[in-house]
Amino acid sequence: MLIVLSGPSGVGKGTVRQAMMADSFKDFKYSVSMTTRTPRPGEKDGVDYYFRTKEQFQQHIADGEMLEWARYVNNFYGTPLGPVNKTLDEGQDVLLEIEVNGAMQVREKCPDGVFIFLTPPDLQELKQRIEKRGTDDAATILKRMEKARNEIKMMENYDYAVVNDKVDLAVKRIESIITSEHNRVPRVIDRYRKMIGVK
Ligand SMILES: Nc1ncnc2c1ncn2[C@@H]1O[C@H](COP(=O)(O)OP(=O)(O)OP(=O)(O)O)[C@@H](O)[C@H]1O
Ligand SMILES: Nc1nc2c(ncn2[C@@H]2O[C@H](COP(=O)(O)O)[C@@H](O)[C@H]2O)c(=O)[nH]1
Repeated sequence: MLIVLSGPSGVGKGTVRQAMMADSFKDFKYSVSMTTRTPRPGEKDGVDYYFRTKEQFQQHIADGEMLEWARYVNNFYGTPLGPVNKTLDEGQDVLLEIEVNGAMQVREKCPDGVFIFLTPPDLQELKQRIEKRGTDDAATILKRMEKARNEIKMMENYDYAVVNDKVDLAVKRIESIITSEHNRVPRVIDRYRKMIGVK
């Protein structure tokens, strides 16, 4: 199953994803994105992102190697296609943590995906989270907040909205969505068709 987790910068997507993967959803494969932004202290190439130059990124687009890509606050971000296809072919769930324009490209290409929008309790809390993270200067924080307003408008294009008030509660909400999605009839019926010999 392809799961797309979006939501404004600083809402806590990475924090919630890491908590999910440390807990009951260990079998997820997290799709490592590619970006042209500068690594933050502690970020590692190939783990947090594939850090590439703008020229390299554009070459990957030209070579058809990206599932989706978008510009976000003066940088490019995108999902390499190969690892996503490989994980899905191996029958494993894959989780994409991406902004809304990229998510809408994935929706076009993979309508069977599960699209979850993580929301902040309110915009003031969102700003405080970005400030507290300490990774962005004042001008970038303003740009990210402006983006956040537009992103929240796009929530209606998602299947589920989950509030990240408390990390453990957000994790439980997402886990229950994923469990239900795994049990949707179109996802399980094939196994039974084979069992009873019906095509
Ligand atoms: N439920 C929460 N309550 C309080 N603080 C939180 C919560 N969830 C995350 N945070 C904090 O908010 C900050 C932003 O979280 P995080 O980096 O996970 O956001 P993000 O959505 O992945 O951001 P980006 O899209 O910019 O990468 C971090 O300092 C994190 O510790
Ligand atoms: N469309 C995509 N958006 C992505 C991808 N990877 C991350 N992101 C989003 O970009 C912003 C900024 O990220 P940051 O690490 O600089 O804070 C945030 O909303 C991320 O979710 C991607 O592959 N495609």
